[in-house]
Amino acid sequence: MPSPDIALELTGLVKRFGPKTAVHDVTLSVPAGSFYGLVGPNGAGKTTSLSMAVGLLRPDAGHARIFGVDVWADPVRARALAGVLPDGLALPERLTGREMLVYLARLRGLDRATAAARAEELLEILDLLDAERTLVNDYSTGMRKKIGLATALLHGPRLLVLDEPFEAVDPVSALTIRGILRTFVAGGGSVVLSSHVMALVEQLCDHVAVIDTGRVVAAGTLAEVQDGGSLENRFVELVGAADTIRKAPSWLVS
Ligand SMILES: Nc1ncnc2c1ncn2[C@@H]1O[C@H](COP(=O)(O)OP(=O)(O)OP(=O)(O)O)[C@@H](O)[C@H]1O
Repeated sequence: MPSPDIALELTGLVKRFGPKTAVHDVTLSVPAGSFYGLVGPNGAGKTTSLSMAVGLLRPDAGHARIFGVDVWADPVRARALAGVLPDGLALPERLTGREMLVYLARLRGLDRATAAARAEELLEILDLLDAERTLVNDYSTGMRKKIGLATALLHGPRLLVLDEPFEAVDPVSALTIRGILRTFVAGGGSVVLSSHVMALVEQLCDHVAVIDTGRVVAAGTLAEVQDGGSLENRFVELVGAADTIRKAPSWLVS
């Protein structure tokens, strides 16, 4: 049943890779209109959870719903509601950025003129016009991230699910992307993003979930999760990592 209040609802998600359980039981509710940060140590299960959330990876158990639409029962309708920047995005490599955007926009049902106009606008905003003749195959890591974000925005989704959108992006482009995401949320959109940069999450997000070893160990408003401290300190406490912060090797210091 469509649910206007919850943009993304994950219930009891489980994913196993052979003998390893990467995601044990992820349950999360992202209110519509929120800017939701997902944080966790390397290998905690963020990418696996987000991939299941948007229909890129089939869960072994549990459900994912986007505005109440079951991602696995009704994938076409669910995907139309969401724009996704997955980790390690596979892109059509032999096209230029513009060709790729127009092609994907047409696949999503936009007419030729709208597809061309949106491609132009996104390339301009994300500072990719200089690379007009560059094939996506020859893009830098940061440029791939930006064109990936452009593909997520193209069809004007209600929810953006972004796996580390700021990774490898230069500072000016990062400011632009922050502006785009803030405007999107101010206009009623919802964002879920993963990041390792606590300061960025504190600056942008109004809700946070901390994932550790495939489980949600804290979730709520930013203030609730911070619990009077900084997100970084709470993170270290929550994932029990204080003892594992290492010193530099002695041979490095002469
Ligand atoms: N296709 C796969 N096959 C086997 N194991 C996998 C696969 N994908 C992920 N894993 C394992 O699942 C666990 C969770 O990985 P995941 O990529 O979801 O973590 P993450 O929280 O996104 O990490 P990071 O912050 O380093 O990107 C890890 O132990 C990883 O090795």
